[in-house]
Amino acid sequence: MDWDENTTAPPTEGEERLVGAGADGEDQAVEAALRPKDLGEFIGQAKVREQLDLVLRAARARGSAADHVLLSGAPGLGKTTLSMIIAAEMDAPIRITSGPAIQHAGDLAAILSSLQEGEVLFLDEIHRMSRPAEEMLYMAMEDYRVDVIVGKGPGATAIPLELPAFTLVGATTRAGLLPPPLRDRFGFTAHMEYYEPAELEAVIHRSARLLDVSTDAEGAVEIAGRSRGTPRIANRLLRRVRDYAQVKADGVITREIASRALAVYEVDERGLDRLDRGVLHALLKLFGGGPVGLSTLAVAVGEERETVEEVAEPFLVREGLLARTPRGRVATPAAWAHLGLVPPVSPQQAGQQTARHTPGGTGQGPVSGA
Ligand SMILES: Nc1ncnc2c1ncn2[C@@H]1O[C@H](COP(=O)(O)OP(=O)(O)OP(=O)(O)O)[C@@H](O)[C@H]1O
Repeated sequence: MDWDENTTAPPTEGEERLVGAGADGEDQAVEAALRPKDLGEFIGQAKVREQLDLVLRAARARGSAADHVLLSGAPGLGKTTLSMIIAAEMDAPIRITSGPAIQHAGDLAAILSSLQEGEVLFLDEIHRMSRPAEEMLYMAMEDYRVDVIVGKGPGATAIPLELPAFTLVGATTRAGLLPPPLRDRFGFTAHMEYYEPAELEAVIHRSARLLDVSTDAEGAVEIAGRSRGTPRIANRLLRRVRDYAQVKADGVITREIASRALAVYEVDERGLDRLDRGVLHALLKLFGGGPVGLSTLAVAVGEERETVEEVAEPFLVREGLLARTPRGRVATPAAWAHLGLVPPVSPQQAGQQTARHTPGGTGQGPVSGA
């Protein structure tokens, strides 16, 4: 694809990224329509589906609320969707909140005490809940009971409050940050993996059907390959390619249309965007592939250190294009190949080559004139 690294500035920190895994405003509006409604419709994550199916069937057979479920994994992989499916499969209502919204134990007590019997409480970003709320949750999860503290100081009293049996579905992108006592109170823990290309193709075909968009098999392959293993990104790219197909072609998404559309949006064939490529380009062209310190790299790209570290690097590392080493950031051979550049010859390699090609040299290669 056409790409002018020298004239294209990487996006600024606050700019929305087409390949960002978090939900933007438009995503939130359409995601509800695209969410699978039951486990049968949920694509991929075969092990998680199989295990969850057993947990839910058993709970239904016992006529009790399902065990608490912890879902961990990167943004956009379907944690919210699964929590809604759990509620639907249990034929129970669902309440949705998030860790940052619960700053005081009282906030949590208010939510818990208003739950109905069997209700699913979805707590997104559970690792960001305040400590007092977290401690209240321990007893609520185990005994369906909380102690509400009334008053302050020596006169404070704990009033026990019985709760209805409920199912907590906690979601986190950072399972390692959860304190063990909280983690241990979940009866079922599932880690969501990035999706395989074939699974993303299935997501794209399903979403295309729901959005009434025509896409052929190759068109879906092309979008899936650029979706960074994430259904949310696949759905977003699909919508942008649909726009292009409607405006510039006959509305049908083919490989050619998808590839041209995503070139316009500067998402390359591996799913890298301008920011990712800006980082790689600086690392290769300015620092010979590294090692280079993060701060120096960030200055070269014209970005904040955090943007490079938290926004661009995780995907580059995952793709095997960049390595974090104690001496700094280093490009891998795949990075050179991806940008179509040739790695410089190291002094050591140069020495070996000279030795190989010098008459009488000690190298193993052919000696000229021999
Ligand atoms: N397995 C799947 N099959 C089909 N579509 C999916 C699947 N997983 C996710 N999606 C789609 O991707 C979108 C994002 O999913 P969801 O909101 O559940 O992700 P999430 O993991 O909760 O993200 P976040 O961590 O940002 O809250 C949804 O619109 C949903 O339609």
